Amino acid sequence: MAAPHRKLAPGKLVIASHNAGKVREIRALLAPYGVDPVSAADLGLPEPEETGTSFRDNALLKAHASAAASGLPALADDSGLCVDALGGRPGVYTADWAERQWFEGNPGRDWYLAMGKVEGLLAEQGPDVDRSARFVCTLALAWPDGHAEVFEGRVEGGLTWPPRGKLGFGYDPVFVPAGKTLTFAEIEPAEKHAISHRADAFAKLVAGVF
Ligand SMILES: O=c1nc[nH]c2c1ncn2[C@H]1C[C@H](O)[C@@H](COP(=O)(O)OP(=O)(O)OP(=O)(O)O)O1
Ligand SMILES: [Mg+2]
Repeated sequence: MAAPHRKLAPGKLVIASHNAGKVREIRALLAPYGVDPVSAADLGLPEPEETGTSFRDNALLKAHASAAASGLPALADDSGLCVDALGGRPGVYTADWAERQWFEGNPGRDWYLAMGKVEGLLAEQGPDVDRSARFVCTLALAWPDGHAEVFEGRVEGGLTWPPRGKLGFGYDPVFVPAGKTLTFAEIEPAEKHAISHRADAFAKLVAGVF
Protein backbone atom coordinates (compact mmCIF):
# COMPACT_ATOMS: atom_id res chain seq x y z
CA MET A 1 0.00 0.00 0.00
CA ALA A 2 1.27 3.49 -0.82
CA ALA A 3 2.30 5.64 2.15
CA PRO A 4 -0.46 8.06 3.24
CA HIS A 5 -0.02 11.67 2.22
CA ARG A 6 1.47 14.05 4.75
CA LYS A 7 -0.87 16.95 5.51
CA LEU A 8 0.35 20.48 4.91
CA ALA A 9 0.10 22.76 7.96
CA PRO A 10 -1.20 26.32 7.43
CA GLY A 11 1.68 28.75 6.89
CA LYS A 12 4.18 29.86 4.30
CA LEU A 13 4.61 27.84 1.14
CA VAL A 14 7.19 28.44 -1.58
CA ILE A 15 6.01 28.17 -5.18
CA ALA A 16 9.17 26.66 -6.66
CA SER A 17 8.86 28.26 -10.09
CA HIS A 18 10.48 31.10 -12.00
CA ASN A 19 7.70 31.25 -14.60
CA ALA A 20 5.46 34.24 -13.84
CA GLY A 21 2.46 32.81 -15.76
CA LYS A 22 2.63 29.56 -13.83
CA VAL A 23 3.09 31.33 -10.48
CA ARG A 24 -0.02 33.43 -11.20
CA GLU A 25 -2.08 30.30 -11.90
CA ILE A 26 -0.78 28.38 -8.87
CA ARG A 27 -1.50 31.40 -6.62
CA ALA A 28 -5.10 31.46 -7.89
CA LEU A 29 -5.49 27.70 -7.34
CA LEU A 30 -4.02 27.97 -3.80
CA ALA A 31 -6.11 31.01 -2.83
CA PRO A 32 -8.90 29.11 -1.01
CA TYR A 33 -6.57 26.93 1.09
CA GLY A 34 -5.11 29.17 3.81
CA VAL A 35 -1.47 29.01 2.79
CA ASP A 36 0.69 32.07 2.32
CA PRO A 37 2.50 31.59 -1.00
CA VAL A 38 5.79 33.23 -1.92
CA SER A 39 7.57 32.43 -5.18
CA ALA A 40 11.12 31.12 -5.53
CA ALA A 41 11.84 34.12 -7.72
CA ASP A 42 10.58 36.54 -4.99
CA LEU A 43 12.89 34.85 -2.48
CA GLY A 44 15.81 35.06 -4.92
CA LEU A 45 16.23 31.26 -4.85
CA PRO A 46 18.40 29.87 -7.66
CA GLU A 47 16.70 28.24 -10.66
CA PRO A 48 17.98 24.64 -10.65
CA GLU A 49 19.05 22.98 -13.87
CA GLU A 50 16.29 20.59 -15.00
CA THR A 51 18.41 17.51 -15.60
CA GLY A 52 15.60 14.94 -15.17
CA THR A 53 14.14 12.97 -18.07
CA SER A 54 10.57 12.91 -16.72
CA PHE A 55 8.10 15.52 -15.46
CA ARG A 56 8.18 13.73 -12.11
CA ASP A 57 11.99 13.89 -11.79
CA ASN A 58 12.11 17.59 -12.69
CA ALA A 59 9.20 18.50 -10.39
CA LEU A 60 10.89 16.71 -7.49
CA LEU A 61 14.24 18.29 -8.29
CA LYS A 62 12.74 21.82 -8.26
CA ALA A 63 10.63 21.23 -5.13
CA HIS A 64 13.52 19.73 -3.12
CA ALA A 65 15.87 22.55 -4.19
CA SER A 66 13.49 25.28 -2.99
CA ALA A 67 12.52 23.45 0.22
CA ALA A 68 16.17 22.92 1.15
CA ALA A 69 17.17 26.50 0.31
CA SER A 70 14.21 28.16 2.10
CA GLY A 71 13.49 25.81 5.04
CA LEU A 72 9.82 25.92 3.98
CA PRO A 73 7.54 23.45 2.20
CA ALA A 74 7.84 24.02 -1.55
CA LEU A 75 5.46 23.26 -4.41
CA ALA A 76 6.98 22.76 -7.88
CA ASP A 77 5.21 22.26 -11.20
CA ASP A 78 6.87 20.54 -14.12
CA SER A 79 4.66 20.60 -17.15
CA GLY A 80 4.70 20.48 -20.91
CA LEU A 81 2.96 19.91 -24.20
CA CYS A 82 2.97 16.37 -25.64
CA VAL A 83 2.04 16.10 -29.32
CA ASP A 84 0.96 12.65 -30.56
CA ALA A 85 2.26 13.04 -34.13
CA LEU A 86 5.65 14.10 -32.73
CA GLY A 87 5.96 11.02 -30.51
CA GLY A 88 5.13 13.06 -27.40
CA ARG A 89 7.56 15.90 -28.06
CA PRO A 90 8.36 18.53 -26.89
CA GLY A 91 7.29 16.87 -23.59
CA VAL A 92 9.75 17.52 -20.75
CA TYR A 93 11.68 19.81 -23.11
CA THR A 94 8.71 22.15 -23.78
CA ALA A 95 10.33 25.15 -22.08
CA ASP A 96 13.69 24.48 -23.79
CA TRP A 97 12.09 24.76 -27.25
CA ALA A 98 11.48 28.45 -26.46
CA GLU A 99 14.68 30.51 -26.52
CA ARG A 100 15.42 32.73 -23.53
CA GLN A 101 14.86 36.38 -24.39
CA TRP A 102 14.70 39.80 -22.77
CA PHE A 103 11.39 41.64 -23.23
CA GLU A 104 11.51 45.31 -22.17
CA GLY A 105 14.16 44.49 -19.59
CA ASN A 106 12.43 41.37 -18.23
CA PRO A 107 13.59 37.79 -18.73
CA GLY A 108 11.21 35.58 -20.72
CA ARG A 109 11.02 33.09 -23.55
CA ASP A 110 10.09 33.37 -27.20
CA TRP A 111 6.86 31.35 -27.20
CA TYR A 112 5.87 32.43 -30.69
CA LEU A 113 9.00 30.89 -32.15
CA ALA A 114 8.51 27.73 -30.08
CA MET A 115 4.89 27.33 -31.23
CA GLY A 116 6.13 27.81 -34.79
CA LYS A 117 8.71 25.06 -34.32
CA VAL A 118 5.97 22.61 -33.27
CA GLU A 119 3.76 23.72 -36.17
CA GLY A 120 6.64 23.36 -38.64
CA LEU A 121 7.21 19.74 -37.62
CA LEU A 122 3.48 18.99 -37.92
CA ALA A 123 3.31 20.67 -41.34
CA GLU A 124 6.11 18.39 -42.58
CA GLN A 125 3.69 15.48 -42.09
CA GLY A 126 1.14 16.96 -44.50
CA PRO A 127 -2.32 18.53 -44.19
CA ASP A 128 -3.98 15.41 -42.73
CA VAL A 129 -1.59 15.12 -39.79
CA ASP A 130 -3.12 14.12 -36.44
CA ARG A 131 -3.16 17.40 -34.45
CA SER A 132 -4.06 15.86 -31.08
CA ALA A 133 -1.99 16.90 -28.08
CA ARG A 134 -2.18 17.13 -24.32
CA PHE A 135 -0.78 19.34 -21.62
CA VAL A 136 0.68 17.39 -18.71
CA CYS A 137 1.40 18.79 -15.25
CA THR A 138 3.25 17.12 -12.40
CA LEU A 139 3.13 18.86 -9.05
CA ALA A 140 5.69 17.98 -6.37
CA LEU A 141 5.33 19.18 -2.80
CA ALA A 142 8.54 18.81 -0.78
CA TRP A 143 9.29 19.49 2.88
CA PRO A 144 12.69 20.67 4.17
CA ASP A 145 13.22 17.24 5.82
CA GLY A 146 13.21 15.59 2.37
CA HIS A 147 9.68 14.14 2.41
CA ALA A 148 7.78 14.71 -0.88
CA GLU A 149 4.42 14.00 -2.52
CA VAL A 150 3.72 13.94 -6.28
CA PHE A 151 0.44 14.52 -8.19
CA GLU A 152 -0.14 14.29 -11.95
CA GLY A 153 -2.74 15.93 -14.17
CA ARG A 154 -3.51 16.31 -17.86
CA VAL A 155 -5.86 17.89 -20.35
CA GLU A 156 -6.54 16.47 -23.81
CA GLY A 157 -6.93 18.72 -26.84
CA GLY A 158 -5.59 19.67 -30.25
CA LEU A 159 -3.29 22.23 -31.82
CA THR A 160 -4.49 25.08 -34.01
CA TRP A 161 -2.59 27.51 -36.24
CA PRO A 162 -2.13 30.50 -36.25
CA PRO A 163 -1.97 31.29 -32.49
CA ARG A 164 -5.10 32.96 -31.06
CA GLY A 165 -5.63 34.96 -27.86
CA LYS A 166 -3.64 37.02 -25.37
CA LEU A 167 -4.51 35.38 -22.03
CA GLY A 168 -2.62 32.63 -20.25
CA PHE A 169 1.04 31.96 -21.06
CA GLY A 170 3.38 29.70 -22.98
CA TYR A 171 1.72 27.55 -25.66
CA ASP A 172 -1.86 28.54 -24.67
CA PRO A 173 -2.59 30.40 -27.98
CA VAL A 174 -2.33 27.16 -30.01
CA PHE A 175 -4.04 24.73 -27.62
CA VAL A 176 -7.77 24.03 -28.00
CA PRO A 177 -9.07 21.74 -25.23
CA ALA A 178 -11.16 18.74 -26.34
CA GLY A 179 -14.80 19.63 -27.04
CA LYS A 180 -14.12 23.42 -27.18
CA THR A 181 -13.46 25.87 -29.99
CA LEU A 182 -11.50 28.62 -28.19
CA THR A 183 -7.82 28.32 -27.28
CA PHE A 184 -6.54 28.44 -23.68
CA ALA A 185 -5.41 32.01 -24.45
CA GLU A 186 -8.95 33.09 -25.45
CA ILE A 187 -10.78 31.92 -22.31
CA GLU A 188 -10.88 33.58 -18.89
CA PRO A 189 -8.47 32.24 -16.25
CA ALA A 190 -11.36 30.78 -14.21
CA GLU A 191 -12.45 28.75 -17.22
CA LYS A 192 -8.91 27.46 -17.81
CA HIS A 193 -8.66 26.59 -14.10
CA ALA A 194 -11.79 24.45 -14.38
CA ILE A 195 -10.25 22.07 -16.93
CA SER A 196 -6.48 22.52 -17.19
CA HIS A 197 -3.75 19.95 -16.55
CA ARG A 198 -2.61 22.14 -13.63
CA ALA A 199 -6.12 22.17 -12.14
CA ASP A 200 -6.37 18.37 -12.58
CA ALA A 201 -3.09 17.83 -10.72
CA PHE A 202 -4.11 20.44 -8.15
CA ALA A 203 -7.40 18.66 -7.38
CA LYS A 204 -5.39 15.54 -6.54
CA LEU A 205 -3.00 17.56 -4.37
CA VAL A 206 -5.91 19.14 -2.50
CA ALA A 207 -7.46 15.72 -1.89
CA GLY A 208 -4.12 14.43 -0.62
CA VAL A 209 -2.59 17.15 1.53
CA PHE A 210 -5.21 19.73 2.59
O1 LIG B 1 -0.79 25.95 -18.85
C1 LIG B 1 0.08 26.07 -19.76
N1 LIG B 1 -0.14 26.81 -20.84
C2 LIG B 1 0.75 26.99 -21.81
N2 LIG B 1 1.99 26.46 -21.77
C3 LIG B 1 2.26 25.68 -20.70
C4 LIG B 1 1.34 25.46 -19.67
N3 LIG B 1 1.91 24.67 -18.75
C5 LIG B 1 3.13 24.41 -19.20
N4 LIG B 1 3.35 25.02 -20.38
C6 LIG B 1 4.57 24.99 -21.18
C7 LIG B 1 5.31 26.29 -21.03
C8 LIG B 1 6.25 26.03 -19.91
O2 LIG B 1 7.39 26.83 -19.86
C9 LIG B 1 6.62 24.59 -20.17
C10 LIG B 1 6.90 23.93 -18.89
O3 LIG B 1 8.29 23.94 -18.58
P1 LIG B 1 8.72 23.93 -17.04
O4 LIG B 1 10.14 23.62 -16.92
O5 LIG B 1 7.76 23.06 -16.28
O6 LIG B 1 8.42 25.41 -16.59
P2 LIG B 1 9.28 26.72 -16.71
O7 LIG B 1 10.72 26.40 -17.03
O8 LIG B 1 8.59 27.63 -17.64
O9 LIG B 1 9.21 27.32 -15.25
P3 LIG B 1 9.75 26.64 -13.87
O10 LIG B 1 10.50 25.40 -14.24
O11 LIG B 1 10.60 27.66 -13.21
O12 LIG B 1 8.52 26.33 -13.07
O13 LIG B 1 5.43 23.99 -20.72
MG1 LIG C 1 11.66 24.95 -16.05
